[in-house]
Amino acid sequence: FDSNSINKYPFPSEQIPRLSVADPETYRLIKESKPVIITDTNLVGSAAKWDLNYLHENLGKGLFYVYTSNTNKFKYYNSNRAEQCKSFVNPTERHHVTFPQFLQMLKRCSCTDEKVYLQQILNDTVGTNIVDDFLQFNWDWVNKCKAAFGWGQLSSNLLLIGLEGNITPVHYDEQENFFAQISGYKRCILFSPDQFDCLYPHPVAHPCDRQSQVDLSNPDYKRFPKFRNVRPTEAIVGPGDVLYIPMYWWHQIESLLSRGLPPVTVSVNFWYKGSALPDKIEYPLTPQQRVSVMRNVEKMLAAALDDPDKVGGLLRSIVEGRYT
Ligand SMILES: CC[C@@H](CC(=O)C(=O)O)C(=O)O
Ligand SMILES: [Zn+2]
Repeated sequence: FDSNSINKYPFPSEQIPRLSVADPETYRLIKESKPVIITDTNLVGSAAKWDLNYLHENLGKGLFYVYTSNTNKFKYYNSNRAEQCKSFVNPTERHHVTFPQFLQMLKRCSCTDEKVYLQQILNDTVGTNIVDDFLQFNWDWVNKCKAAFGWGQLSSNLLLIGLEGNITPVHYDEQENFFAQISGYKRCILFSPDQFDCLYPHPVAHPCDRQSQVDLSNPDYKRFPKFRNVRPTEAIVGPGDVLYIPMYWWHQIESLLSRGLPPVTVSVNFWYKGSALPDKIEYPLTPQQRVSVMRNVEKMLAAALDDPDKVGGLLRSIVEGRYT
């Protein structure tokens, strides 16, 4: 990848450890819900051949969700909520197209400023060769991890094919994630769940729930003063690397320029439901549990007031002059 293309941000960062699948330290970190890049897993080795030609030949006739953006940012939003929220402006457009249509959209990017990002859950519409490749993922290893860490079921594998330069802005997910890089390079900037106060997520009822309001490339320090205190940890993942993104950990993913032809990156993630709540809650709560409590309070108040816009006012009445 072209190291000159790496965006400069106003904060220092640590490096995410890069350890072998054979190193016991790898599993100590996962057990502690800490990010780690795991090498030599061969988790998606059978997908190393997933270039655009092979995918065109074998992905089948199904439809794929492809997002287009006038910038290089692809901020996720819940499309159902977006429809109900009149004031909300979609940051990207979602299209449901065949793979050949996606390839056409990709070609058009070279002569427009538009960027595209295919983000599709692998499903049973794919061709038999893709099914074979999928079955040859290293399920033995990943299932052993699932069992060892008490994770819930695999909820989905998201296929990601994006243009070099695309950015998925900082957000968190409520699932454990083994993020497998197939081709191209991605810079992954992670922030621990205890940095919630620095990252100012949208309200839970907002279409961009779980997404930070802070634009890393242009932070508004007046609205988000605590952003100055962020302390990310980051790494660049390349073909064959697997990054463990623990549940509730914030992450921004940037596809780096590597002058690949065509200039795309390919990844597949493995989203797992989190482990069951412990029988006995230990105190103090973990940062993840604190985020979960805050989410539940926002949801409960939005329902109790029958209007998400009234939640802030009620919380201020509770806190101001009393819990300060
Ligand atoms: C969803 C897109 C993102 C990955 C990610 O956020 C995740 O796997 O949770 C990326 O690779 O651009
Ligand atoms: Zn994510």
